[in-house]
Amino acid sequence: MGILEKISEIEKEISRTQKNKATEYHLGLLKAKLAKYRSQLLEPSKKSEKGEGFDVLKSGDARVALIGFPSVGKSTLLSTLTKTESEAASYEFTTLTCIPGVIEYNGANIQLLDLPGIIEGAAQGKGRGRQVIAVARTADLVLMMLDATKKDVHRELLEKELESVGIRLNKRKPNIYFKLKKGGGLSFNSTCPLTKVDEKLVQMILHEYKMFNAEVLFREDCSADELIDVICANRVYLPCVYVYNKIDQISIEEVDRIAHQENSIVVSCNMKLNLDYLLLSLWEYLNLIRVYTKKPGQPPDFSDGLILRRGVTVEHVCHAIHRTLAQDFKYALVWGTSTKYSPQRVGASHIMQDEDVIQIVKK
Ligand SMILES: Nc1nc2c(ncn2[C@@H]2O[C@H](COP(=O)(O)OP(=O)(O)OP(=O)(O)O)[C@@H](O)[C@H]2O)c(=O)[nH]1
Ligand SMILES: [K+]
Ligand SMILES: [Mg+2]
Repeated sequence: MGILEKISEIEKEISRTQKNKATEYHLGLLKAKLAKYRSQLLEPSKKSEKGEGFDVLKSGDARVALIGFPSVGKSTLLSTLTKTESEAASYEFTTLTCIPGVIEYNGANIQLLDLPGIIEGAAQGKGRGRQVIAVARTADLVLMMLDATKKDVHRELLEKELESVGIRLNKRKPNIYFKLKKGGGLSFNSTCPLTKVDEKLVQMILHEYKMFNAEVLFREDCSADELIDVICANRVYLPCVYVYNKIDQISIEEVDRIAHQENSIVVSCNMKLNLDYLLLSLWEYLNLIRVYTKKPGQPPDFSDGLILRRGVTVEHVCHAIHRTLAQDFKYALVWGTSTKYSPQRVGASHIMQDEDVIQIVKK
């Protein structure tokens, strides 16, 4: 039996099995098996499957992957937001490879990747699904493009495809400490009451992965699926923004309804509607900030900001300016929203915010 058949057998069995206390272990085991086979499916096998035209070099400050059904307007968006032209047409599968473009925004270079459309079954290798998904895994943000004139189920279908290959959208990693050991069996603990798993189930799942010696600590009430995510090291957790295109074709009431959904942005690429807001949102989803440097007695250099991630400290800024600056660091003066007054004298662990100005004082 091939892996695909094994997967579909297990999926059938899961859907046949009633969910109750008596079947809990059986289901947990099936899920572990399913996750295992799916991971195997993802491992690069034959050379031809790797796909020419998909290994685009990462460049710029961040990478955004365009994921969507065929003909939702992915290439139109790329051609509109970047200097790169990607062919757009009314027929499906116009785009067959990965086409990179660069969005210049707030002084940052954001790499936008146009990709072939994906369809249901992409994860199993339909169309160029597997190559597209492999590229999505390398992105900092998934831009899931949807056709506002089509049914809502499209979003769910795509989410399921990505979910089935270990991509977790807008979710954080389950708070489970997990470490493989050389011996000693399973040491299982939790810092809170657990309602979804017990030690026996955890042990069964680990055995399915041939893991017999491990330390497992649940720091929250996680499910069997979440445990499997933690032990399968190939999971990626990515932010995702849902962009509904072609709003020129639907009623204003419908536009309003979609725009109020979580993580959703409405646009029309053809009519260039709401694209400014889309850019602003990308910047925020990517957690990018600008920091301006200033030399003593001189005005800040607003022409050439440093592009960094939210949460960076003064120490990170030093590293971004020069390799050895952090060693010579004495203190910094910061002007902006991260300080109580401006300028404020701060240490290396101070956290920077967007549009802060910094002057570094050396020893
Ligand atoms: N009405 C309307 N049509 C649009 C809009 N954006 C794109 N289209 C049309 O949608 C069709 C498909 O556009 P593409 O950019 O080729 O779509 P794609 O998602 O790249 O398609 P594939 O590469 O085949 O997956 C074209 O005929 C576009 O002109 C829009 O905002 N409104
Ligand atoms: K198309
Ligand atoms: Mg296209």
